[in-house]
Amino acid sequence: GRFGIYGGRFVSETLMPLILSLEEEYEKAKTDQSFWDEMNDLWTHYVGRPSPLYYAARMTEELGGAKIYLKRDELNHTGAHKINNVLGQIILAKRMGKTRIIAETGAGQHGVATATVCAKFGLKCVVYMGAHDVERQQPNVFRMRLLGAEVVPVTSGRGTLKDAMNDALRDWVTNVRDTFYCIGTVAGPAPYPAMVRDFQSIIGKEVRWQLPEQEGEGRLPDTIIAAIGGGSNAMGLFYPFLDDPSVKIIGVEAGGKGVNEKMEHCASLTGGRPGVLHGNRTYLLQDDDGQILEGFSISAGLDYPGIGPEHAWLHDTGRAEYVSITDKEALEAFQFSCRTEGIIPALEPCHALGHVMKLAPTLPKDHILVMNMCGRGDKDIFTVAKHLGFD
Ligand SMILES: CC/C=C(/N=C/c1c(COP(=O)(O)O)cnc(C)c1O)C(=O)O
Repeated sequence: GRFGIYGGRFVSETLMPLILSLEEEYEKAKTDQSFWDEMNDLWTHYVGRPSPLYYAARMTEELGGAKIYLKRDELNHTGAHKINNVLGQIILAKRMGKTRIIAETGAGQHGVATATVCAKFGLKCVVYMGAHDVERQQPNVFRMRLLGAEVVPVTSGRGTLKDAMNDALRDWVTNVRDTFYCIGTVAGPAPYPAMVRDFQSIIGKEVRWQLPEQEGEGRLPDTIIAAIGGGSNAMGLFYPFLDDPSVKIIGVEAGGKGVNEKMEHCASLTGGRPGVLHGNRTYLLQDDDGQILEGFSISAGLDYPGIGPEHAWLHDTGRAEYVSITDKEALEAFQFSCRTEGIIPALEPCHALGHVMKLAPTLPKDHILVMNMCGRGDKDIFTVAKHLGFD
């Protein structure tokens, strides 16, 4: 469960037996064909996989450089990539005899995915969500409640994802017997970062066979790019390509109001340094005394002052490049996607698109760039309308 010095399992003693039994259950499932048969059946018939790999001709034309492909995980059931991971964790939870599922959520997509799968399997669902995020992702709060989940607003800190994860962990420590904590990103104590990455890798695995169908036998992407909150949609796209050196890998963090000493951003790699939070060692936004900072982003799903430990390792080893895009650039990308391709994107992938808009024009026309369109924008239309003065 280590990625260089990153990762690990920094949890209280009360959680260790549960964590060890989860690790045992996951190790067994990894080589259990019936587990993957069930996953593939649900990914196909419930989620609607494979998600399309779509050639964005008008984006490509307008930017005048690289060929842009969008991996359409926003077309999954519930509207984002989150359900890829939730299915795997809840099948494990059932195998462990757990009847109560808890989750943290920021954008509400992970919360909706968890509530959805709990409804499908008839499990109790409790979702912790920062009060600020309850406000800015209202459509998802309604969806969670309609799906039968209890949504617990969290008022500590700035009322965002970090605070929600704190309270989910507290609940878990209190209810280890009957409760499974479904973590929504590649963070947390081992084995979560590797397990979530493995479930999300369906994204990159599909791209490996979908691109040659459209670009010729054996064709690999030249660049792959994804937005990063904790980093799960990015690891899902990146992981199957880590051993292809010709594939350039770029992760895009939330630049908020700008990456500077005011720390009004969530670019943990660019503006942070190694520390321990939520059970793992990784890059974190922290002050000189090691106090974790609140961070800032227009996007609830990227509004997290940490990052998955595998990204910290890919950053230090240089296998992946990490950049950031500001709120303002993300809003411009939002409008660009609507106008050129008729796709209303979630504010999270808008950060990846913001960087595509800078990078594509500098690349030759035969350079193939694949970007994770990891979520749809229905949850964000009120935020964007306000910023554009529509309301
Ligand atoms: C687990 C907390 C993160 C959430 N969402 C994060 C998110 C992200 C960032 O999460 P990662 O893929 O894990 O970096 C990207 N795209 C969409 C559409 C998202 O909703 C959530 O609660 O829905």
